[in-house]
Amino acid sequence: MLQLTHIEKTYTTGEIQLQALRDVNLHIQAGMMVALCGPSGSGKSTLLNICGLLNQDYFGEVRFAGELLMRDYRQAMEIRRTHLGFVFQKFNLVPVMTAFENVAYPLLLNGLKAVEVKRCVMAMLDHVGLIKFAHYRPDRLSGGQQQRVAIARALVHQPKLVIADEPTASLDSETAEQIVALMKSLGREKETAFIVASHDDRMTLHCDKVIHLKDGVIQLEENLCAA
Ligand SMILES: Nc1ncnc2c1ncn2[C@@H]1O[C@H](COP(=O)(O)OP(=O)(O)OP(=O)(O)O)[C@@H](O)[C@H]1O
Repeated sequence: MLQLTHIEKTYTTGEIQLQALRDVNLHIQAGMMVALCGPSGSGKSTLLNICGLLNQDYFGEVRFAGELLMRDYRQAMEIRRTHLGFVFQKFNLVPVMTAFENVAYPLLLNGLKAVEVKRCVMAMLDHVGLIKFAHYRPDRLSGGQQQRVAIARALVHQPKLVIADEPTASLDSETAEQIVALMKSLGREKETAFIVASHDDRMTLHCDKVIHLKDGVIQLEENLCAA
C-alpha cells in the first residue's frame, strides 16, 4: 500500500550537510501496524514526514497504492486529504472546537453533506466511546479522551494509512494500553494501516512489524505475531 524504495534524505544547513536517512526500504501493507523505533536523532520523524507526504525533498521512490509519487504538491495534498490520517503526541485538537467539530473537520474538507457528516462523526465517536462528550471542548476532556477524539478524527474519513507520532507518550500506562488496543481494533476493522513512531513497548508489542532505525539506517526489521 505504501512502498518506499532506496530513500535518501539529506538536510543542508549553510555548509553543513546531514544525512538523515540512508537507503531506506519499507513496505506497509493494508491493515498492517508498523512501529518505528530508534534513539533520538535516528531519523524517525524524517521518515514519518516522508510516509505522510509532508516532505517531498528526498531521493528514491515513494509509491502510494501502487502509484509512483511525482513530488507534486497538489498530488500529495490530495492523497493526504483523502487517504491519510494523523495522530500526534500532544493530540493537536483545535481548542475552540467541540469533539464533534474536531472529528467532523476532515469530512468537511472532503466536501461531505451535513447529514452524512453527522452520521459518520457520531458513529466514530461511538466507536471510541465518547458519544456523550460530543459537545465538549478539548479542555473539558482528559488526556486519554482527547487522544480518542484525535484517533476518531484521524479515522473518520476511512484513510488507508494513519501516521502516528508518539501517540501514547503523554498518557499514563492504563490509558496508553487502552489507546493502543483501540488503534489496533479500529485498524483491523477498517483495514487501515498504521505507522507509529514510538519508544513505548506497550505500543510496539501490539504491532505486526517493528522497524529499528539508527543513524538513518534500518538496522533490524522484526515481524511479530501481533496481539
Ligand atoms: N529541518 C532540519 N534541518 C537540519 N537537520 C535536521 C532537520 N530535521 C532533522 N534534522 C536532523 O536529522 C536527524 C534525524 O532527525 P529526526 O528528527 O528525523 O530524528 P528522530 O529520530 O525523530 O529524533 P527524536 O526522537 O529526537 O524526535 C537528526 O540529526 C536531526 O538533527
